[in-house]
Amino acid sequence: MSSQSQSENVLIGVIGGSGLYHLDHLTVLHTVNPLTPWGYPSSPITVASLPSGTRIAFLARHGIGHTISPSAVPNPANIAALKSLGVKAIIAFSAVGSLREEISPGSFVLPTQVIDRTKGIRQSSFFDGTTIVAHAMFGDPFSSKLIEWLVPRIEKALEPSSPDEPPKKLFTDKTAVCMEGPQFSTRAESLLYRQWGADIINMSVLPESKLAREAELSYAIVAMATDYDCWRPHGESVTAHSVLDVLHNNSATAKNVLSAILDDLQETLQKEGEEGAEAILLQEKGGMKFSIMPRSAKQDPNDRKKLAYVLPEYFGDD
Ligand SMILES: CSC[C@H]1O[C@H](OP(=O)(O)O)[C@H](O)[C@@H]1O
Ligand SMILES: Nc1ncnc2[nH]cnc12
Repeated sequence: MSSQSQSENVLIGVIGGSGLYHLDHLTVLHTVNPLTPWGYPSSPITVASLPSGTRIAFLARHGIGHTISPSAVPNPANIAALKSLGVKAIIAFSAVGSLREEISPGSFVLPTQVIDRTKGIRQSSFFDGTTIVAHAMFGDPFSSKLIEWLVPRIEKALEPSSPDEPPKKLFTDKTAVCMEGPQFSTRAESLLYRQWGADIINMSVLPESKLAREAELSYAIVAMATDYDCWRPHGESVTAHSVLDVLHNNSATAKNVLSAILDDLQETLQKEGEEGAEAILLQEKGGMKFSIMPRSAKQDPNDRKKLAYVLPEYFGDD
């Protein structure tokens, strides 16, 4: 089975997390719902456009009515579907708990590291259940060049538009913990994660970023701190409603951030996609070449066909 919708040729994918189910400031062109070898994505994908003509593919991670819990998100289908539209880079939004006093609710974070506390029940590789083995590099779980590129642009987008508006902070070089959920952490766990050096916590970034890496897509997560989890001695424990309250106030900021970067990102990705251009933001491209175990007669041809959907570069010529 090969990728079906490359003709969409949308370079930028945006994954919206809790509280971000639509991008209502863009013009919706149409929706697509690709059936991938890993099933359908969480929701139909909206192809939307800026006034400049820059197009993006938007996917609501938990479904448009937030009906899918983090453990049940069809991550392989989500990433495969975005790639099938031609997407090269993904900006993923996520609501996170803060494990640090200075990362106050309302702050933005671009993490560079992650600690995996999911429980092995999520499909974390496109190669799972196939006769083909691959070990993707994951020392830097998010695309470092994309993050470097995003930092000054997001900082600018967060500048207050009037003197009475409180400044919004952006934190970089932080470590996320991805837990299984759906229940929030215990106080003991929250304190332990702080001792491990973690700064923020969510339930969604893995295996999403692992699958983006296997699909050779650039991927960065824009985290929005919504609460202090439950590590503060006299603090309230987080609830889903308190998270959504903060997000309600912050989703306009997230949309402003997107509006501020999308045209520039499109132009940069377009240039890098040209023949012979240096890949900077597209640094993941070609990364699986040294990760997939050599072809053998024992590999099932059907597995190779299935993988061709997401990695036509390596499995498309059979
Ligand atoms: C609604 S509270 C917990 C929920 O929020 C985060 O979702 P997302 O990352 O998609 O914004 C977190 O990961 C949990 O899934
Ligand atoms: N405290 C928290 N723990 C896990 N996921 C979250 N998402 C938002 N806040 C969270």
